Amino acid sequence: MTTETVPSPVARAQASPVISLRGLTKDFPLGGLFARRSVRALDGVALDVRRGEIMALVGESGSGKSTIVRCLARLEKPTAGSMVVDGEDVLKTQPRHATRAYRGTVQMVFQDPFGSLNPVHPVSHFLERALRLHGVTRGQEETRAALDELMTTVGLSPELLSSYPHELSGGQRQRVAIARALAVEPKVVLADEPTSMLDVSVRVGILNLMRRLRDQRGLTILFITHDLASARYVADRTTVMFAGELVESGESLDLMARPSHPYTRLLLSAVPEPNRSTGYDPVERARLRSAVLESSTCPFDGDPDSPCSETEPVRHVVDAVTDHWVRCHRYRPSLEVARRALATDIARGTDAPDQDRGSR
Ligand SMILES: Nc1ncnc2c1ncn2[C@@H]1O[C@H](COP(=O)(O)OP(=O)(O)OP(=O)(O)O)[C@@H](O)[C@H]1O
Repeated sequence: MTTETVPSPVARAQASPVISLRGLTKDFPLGGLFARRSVRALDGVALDVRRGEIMALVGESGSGKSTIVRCLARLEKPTAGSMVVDGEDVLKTQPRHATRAYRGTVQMVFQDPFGSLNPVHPVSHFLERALRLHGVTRGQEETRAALDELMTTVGLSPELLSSYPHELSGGQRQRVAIARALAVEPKVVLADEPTSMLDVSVRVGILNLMRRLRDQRGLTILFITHDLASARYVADRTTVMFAGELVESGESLDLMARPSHPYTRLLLSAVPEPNRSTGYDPVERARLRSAVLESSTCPFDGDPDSPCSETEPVRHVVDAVTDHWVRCHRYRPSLEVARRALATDIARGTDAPDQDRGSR
């Protein structure tokens, strides 16, 4: 297995994108192929994922995260837009399906480690098949060495090669699924909720494995998750999706320390955070969530004169250094500065009413 030159965090931040999506749109017909009505799952998505980074894509159920991944894996055909992957304009060069070469560049790890491995085969079968797909002809000894190396890379004992899926735990199966993806030495792994079906205690092991693969192999990972805590733990950058659109993106720590879109704030309100100045209000969150799900326009602005229902919001730069941007008509840089100053005051305990202030 080749070891790529691994980019440092600074080099990663300056790296050219390995995935570049522009205007990506996907409509699903409702009620059959020839139906007139459709649901817009993706609406003009523009996203860059840099070489050697972990990018988390977060958002609640139905926001369109899996549709992006399925388009990238060529399991769905986008209605419009472009997808450039590793320099190749994919929809032009491979209009119908993914070629074998494309599958050698982009691999997918699915949510369900129980369903993704056929129970009648031992672990060695999945990995050997993936190695063959890579096209390198190996002798018996070489194959065995490659299998052992794959198992060790994902933190499993090579002794488990002869085990069947039902003999493994959920975490071990997900590691096998990751090993299978790595066998073809891909540039990009699309990981769709890879930890959501695992026990909390096992999750962190998979997240650490993802970090190690990024750091040691320079692997690019697009990590789909509902869980902002996992995104903050593992991802260099996080992008927030809402109703088929990207609404905010930035370095994970920065984005979560100062969320600028009301939807990002809503998502973050469900994450336990000891340092947060405002408490978690489940009733308010439930109210906002149902408003989000029921609304056909942006539900965060009750102002009837607001442009939210008519005009597409543009991207505002929140912080150029951390590449933090937001798309929201309500975003005002001056308000943002005031909000941040207030949050800092509250955190420091200096927001107590000042007797003198009112009297002057
Ligand atoms: N094959 C399909 N046919 C019709 N509608 C679909 C299809 N696949 C997805 N959708 C719709 O597209 C929208 C986005 O779905 P998608 O699965 O991408 O969201 P998601 O954010 O990944 O949600 P989840 O986390 O629940 O998987 C939803 O409204 C969904 O109902």
